[in-house]
Amino acid sequence: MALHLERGEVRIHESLEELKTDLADYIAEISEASVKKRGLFAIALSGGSLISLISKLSETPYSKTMEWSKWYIFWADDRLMAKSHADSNYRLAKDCLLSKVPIIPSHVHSINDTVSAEEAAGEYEFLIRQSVKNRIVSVSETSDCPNFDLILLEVGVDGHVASLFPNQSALEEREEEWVTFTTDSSKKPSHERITFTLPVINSASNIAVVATGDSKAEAVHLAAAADSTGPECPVVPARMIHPVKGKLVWFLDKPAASKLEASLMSNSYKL
Ligand SMILES: O=C(O)[C@H](O)[C@@H](O)[C@H](O)[C@H](O)COP(=O)(O)O
Repeated sequence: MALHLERGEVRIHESLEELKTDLADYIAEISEASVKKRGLFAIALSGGSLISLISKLSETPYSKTMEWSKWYIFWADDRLMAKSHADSNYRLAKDCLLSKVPIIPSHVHSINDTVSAEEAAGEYEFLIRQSVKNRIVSVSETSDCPNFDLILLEVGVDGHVASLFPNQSALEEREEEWVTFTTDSSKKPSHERITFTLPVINSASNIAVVATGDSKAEAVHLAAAADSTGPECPVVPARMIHPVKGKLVWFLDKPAASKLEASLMSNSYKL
């Protein structure tokens, strides 16, 4: 089921398998359109179960039809840990996708995990600035922010996206700050992390926000319910995803959408 709402589109899937296929088709479409428009495709990944949800891309038909040599990979967030560590978002993406398709190694832009979180964020921001200069990443039409072709996010149980956690100062970064860091993430195991800021995420041409499983139902509800604002309500970073000019699509399975579905019909949600 797909619903077109004020802030984007919500796709509710009957099964994980259906969601995975729809997500892979969506990524393939955006990749094709970006390559057609500007000769390449700049995508930012994040971590968690999102990566297993996009692993279909390493299977046929996608593995054969995608223009992998035109892909440039970035991370919307990563944990400051060795790339060989099982909890590294880079490692996860490498194992599930990047090592299985013919992506050009020099197109894979991971973070420096050998310095402090603050330094890693500064270096990654510099790398993104260079990529904008070299036109690997476009520039937003409305600000100086990078305009990624696609940013993939998954909602955490507390409503975080990328490594933007509730009640952290990283949520307040303005347009001139592109990459920031946290040394106190509320997701366990707690790791130092670097993350794109909201202005960068919201400047993307396309943003996909994924949530699966009933543990995410409350976060999805808080991100979307029209009445979940005001001093009593928890601040949910996922609610702050508002593309300036781009398109937002939510990919949910039925359990994640369980608190949403009935009310969406009655227009009491504004995504
Ligand atoms: O590094 C990370 O942890 C992620 O980038 C993070 O934003 C993740 O995508 C969500 O927390 C959902 O992850 P789960 O699927 O593990 O809940």
